[in-house]
Amino acid sequence: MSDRPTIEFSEREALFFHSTGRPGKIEIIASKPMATQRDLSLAYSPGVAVPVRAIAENPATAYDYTAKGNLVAVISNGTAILGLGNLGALASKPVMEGKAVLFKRFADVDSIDIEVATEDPQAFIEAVALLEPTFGGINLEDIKAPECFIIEQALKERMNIPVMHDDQHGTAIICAAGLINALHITGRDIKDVSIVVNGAGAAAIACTELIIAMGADKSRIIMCDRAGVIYQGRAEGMDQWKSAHAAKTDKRSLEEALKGADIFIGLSAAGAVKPHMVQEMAPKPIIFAMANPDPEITPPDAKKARPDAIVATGRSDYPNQVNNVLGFPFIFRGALDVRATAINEAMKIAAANAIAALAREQVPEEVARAYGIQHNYGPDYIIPAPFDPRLMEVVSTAVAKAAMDSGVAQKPIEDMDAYRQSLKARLNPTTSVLTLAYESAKAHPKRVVFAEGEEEVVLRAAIQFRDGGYGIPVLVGRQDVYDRLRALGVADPHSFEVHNSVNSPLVPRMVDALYERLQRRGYLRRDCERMVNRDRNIFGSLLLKMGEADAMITGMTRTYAQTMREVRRVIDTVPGRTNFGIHILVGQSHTVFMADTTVHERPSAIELADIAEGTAAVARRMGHEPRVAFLSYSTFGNPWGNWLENIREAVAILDERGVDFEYEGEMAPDVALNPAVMKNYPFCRLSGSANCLIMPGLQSANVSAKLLRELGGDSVIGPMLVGMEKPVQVATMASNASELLTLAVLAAGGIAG
Ligand SMILES: NC(=O)C1=CN([C@@H]2O[C@H](COP(=O)(O)OP(=O)(O)OC[C@H]3O[C@@H](n4cnc5c(N)ncnc54)[C@H](OP(=O)(O)O)[C@@H]3O)[C@@H](O)[C@H]2O)C=CC1
Ligand SMILES: CC(=O)C(=O)O
Ligand SMILES: [Mg+2]
Repeated sequence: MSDRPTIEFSEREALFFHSTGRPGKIEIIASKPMATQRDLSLAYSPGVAVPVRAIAENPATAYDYTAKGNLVAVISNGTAILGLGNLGALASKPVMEGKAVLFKRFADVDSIDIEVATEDPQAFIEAVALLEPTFGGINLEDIKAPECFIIEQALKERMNIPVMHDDQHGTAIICAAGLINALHITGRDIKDVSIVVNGAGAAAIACTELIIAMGADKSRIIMCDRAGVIYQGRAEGMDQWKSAHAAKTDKRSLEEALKGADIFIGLSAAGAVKPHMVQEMAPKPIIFAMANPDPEITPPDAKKARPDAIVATGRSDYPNQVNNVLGFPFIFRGALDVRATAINEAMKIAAANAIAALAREQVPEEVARAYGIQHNYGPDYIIPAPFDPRLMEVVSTAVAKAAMDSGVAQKPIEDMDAYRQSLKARLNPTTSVLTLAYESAKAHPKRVVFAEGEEEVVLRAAIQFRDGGYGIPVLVGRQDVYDRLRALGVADPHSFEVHNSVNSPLVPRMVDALYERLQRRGYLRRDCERMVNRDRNIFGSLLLKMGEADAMITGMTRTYAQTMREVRRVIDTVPGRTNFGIHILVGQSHTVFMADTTVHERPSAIELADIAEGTAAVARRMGHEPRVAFLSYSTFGNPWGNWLENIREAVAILDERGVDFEYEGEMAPDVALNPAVMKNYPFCRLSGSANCLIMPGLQSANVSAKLLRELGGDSVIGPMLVGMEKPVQVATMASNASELLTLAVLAAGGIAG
């Protein structure tokens, strides 16, 4: 195991991430059109009066007419923010916003953070209880013990929607799932093991109780807090919840307690465990160091002291992430979908078993690729990764079923198979492919040329690329690149690889290579020397061509066409293929690939057919079954125009080629994208609305792509260049650092190209 976590970033980057663009991590968008006076009349007064009266008459219809049924509040008072302590309600907001976006990202649950500025449990209870009409569920978060126990209990009693304190039960569920598998791998029975729990707060007490409920021997569990072992008769710093777990033992410190222990469960604070302590544990110890953001002991330290240990932490950048993120999105998804009135023990145990069972299944190809193929069930994979696309289907189904079986489901699911399918459809494959592309880049880091290394936005992307562990940026620029890196907060700028044509030893070889290519295309040797010395795109492309790097990103300082001309002097299109640009519009439930948005002004029929094939291939690589529409102002000959012949010929070429995807044309965009309009053409060969749009020419394609970008903002990826013999990506001059980073990752991860 490497000594460094796989993701590193500076404090400056973390602040930059949170402050760029719209500050924070969430925004609210309307789910209904708000374009016309009529829309407004329906959405608000007078139309809104109709659902108001309906809900007043029958409160259950609030689930039909409002967002309540898919809306969860993440509520905190900031008294136990991660393992950082009591830093107050306001300071907890980034964490709560973070949980809200995880709800959305992983389980399509809409969620909003609420920070309540009081440490008085009663005031907190009153504030939250009054919110019941708004939400379908309440996720309590980062509230310290013992107040959290009082608060959760009271709210569960008073509210008729699911209330779960995630630090208690979410954590306990994941810890239980990890433990089931760690015990299985080390051949132990839960009844026989000795366990030391460090921490006696919300998470520790809930985990201990669930482990006991699973069969652990209470007399073999020792719990510790800041004052050491919680033993029977101890007076200092006790409360009724700690007393319930006071051990009959003469051990007094964590160090003594760990001697000979089989399992360590840490839910306390960073660095609470030292290597010499785990050295004294029993053979094949199980070490769950779950304090966040920094564990009680780091995996490298734990493994160094005990190579035979199974080690887990709460972090995503080490193997075995035992973190409640694996549970809460999917638990609430299942609970909301059956309109559960509570999240009960049966639902928690069902979730733990489902997660444990999933880890034992064969890891699917894409997850395996993302994590490196060695991660099948075993000591370094006792628990699935949070982005495992199977989690929502498996855990939410188990929770929904348990809610129904235990009688808390107000709206039982009639067809479980259909429910499973609907869960799959909630996850947009593009989002997971982008995640997987990022993870895949991390698993197989590549060298990527950032050809315009003097641009701030490029340097920001390069820093993120390196710090994220996605690969090695190879910067092209002059001497002052180091100063610019330092100005951006990089402490060791010389650790970056910078190529400067003024003093690069590669220049003579580059000139030879370029001259060899261009001598019969009208260029003299001195022209080639000048190009290598002066032109970053030529220099960067030659680095790529000569195998000094695996991919290249450029396009920020020159127009797209000019950049392409420079790149093409060095890098060819794949023989027999057409190169072109794709823009990808990512919606929550629908992704559209549009091409050629950058290269061919008036593509020929063969080029159109090639572009269709290339676009379908990219769509497949991103997890979509392609349905290609050749777009036009005309639909199946109406109105007739000269340009249509090209498109019709392209369709005929695909017929001849016998391609293995659906395609059809020519048609207008509304026919391609709107199934109701498509129904007017029953002979149309597409089985559903199109997801690959092949544009008739660059005018319409480029204008549409830029319009979408301006109107759709961050939901548009691209342009992505396809069909070059080496992975080169040409960004547009308006790109920001995060767009460049995505292009770099897609190029390095083999999705683009
Ligand atoms: N991986 C995961 O999914 C999760 C991890 N956690 C982590 O667990 C930790 C506790 O969170 P939570 O239960 O919500 O917080 P609480 O405030 O409710 O409890 C904190 C507990 O930790 C104890 N503690 C603090 N420092 C030490 C120490 N050096 N040695 C022994 N005990 C110590 C406190 O002892 P005392 O009672 O004496 O004050 C207290 O019992 C945090 O680090 C948090 O990030 C929490 C939830 C989920
Ligand atoms: C993960 C989490 O909820 C915590 O550390 O508090
Ligand atoms: Mg928490």
